[in-house]
Amino acid sequence: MFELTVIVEFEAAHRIVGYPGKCNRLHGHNWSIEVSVVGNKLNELGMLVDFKELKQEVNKIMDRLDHQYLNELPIFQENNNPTAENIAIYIYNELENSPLFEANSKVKTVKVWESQKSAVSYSKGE
Ligand SMILES: Nc1nc2c(c(=O)[nH]1)N=C([C@H](O)[C@H](O)COP(=O)(O)OP(=O)(O)OP(=O)(O)O)CN2
Ligand SMILES: [Zn+2]
Repeated sequence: MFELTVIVEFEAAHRIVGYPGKCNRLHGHNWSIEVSVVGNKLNELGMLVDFKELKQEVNKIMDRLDHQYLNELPIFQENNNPTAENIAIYIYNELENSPLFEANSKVKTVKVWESQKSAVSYSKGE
C-alpha cells in the first residue's frame, strides 16, 4: 500500500461562536492542510497520484476558504462553527468526490493544522 501526502495552506479569519474564551472573538490563522491518499496500483508513470494534480484539487477547495471570514460562508452556518474539525470534514467530503479518485486511490486522512502546535485529523472508517 502506498500513502502519499501533500500540504497546502490558506489564511482566513473566524470565530468560535459560543466558545467560553478568546476564540469567541474574531481572529485569524494560517491553516496548513495535510491530505493523505492511499492505494496499491501505480499508473504507467509509476505514480499513485501526481502530487501536482492532487495539490491542484486541494487548492480548488482552498480557494473557497482563502482570505475569507469563514463564519460568513454558507457551509459554516446553522451551528456549524468553523472549527478545525468542521474544516477537516468539509475538505474531506469535497475531495473524496473528485474525479481524481475514481481509479486506483482514495482519500485517507485530512489533517488541519490550526497552528504549529494544534491539529485535527479526520478520516472515514472502512
Ligand atoms: N478542538 C478544537 N479546539 C479548539 C479549536 C478547534 O478548532 N478545535 N479552535 C480554537 C480557536 O480557533 C483558537 O484560535 C485556538 O486556540 P488556542 O490554541 O487556545 O489559541 P492560541 O493559538 O492562542 O494558543 P495559546 O496556547 O493560547 O497561545 C480553540 N480550540
Ligand atoms: Zn481560531
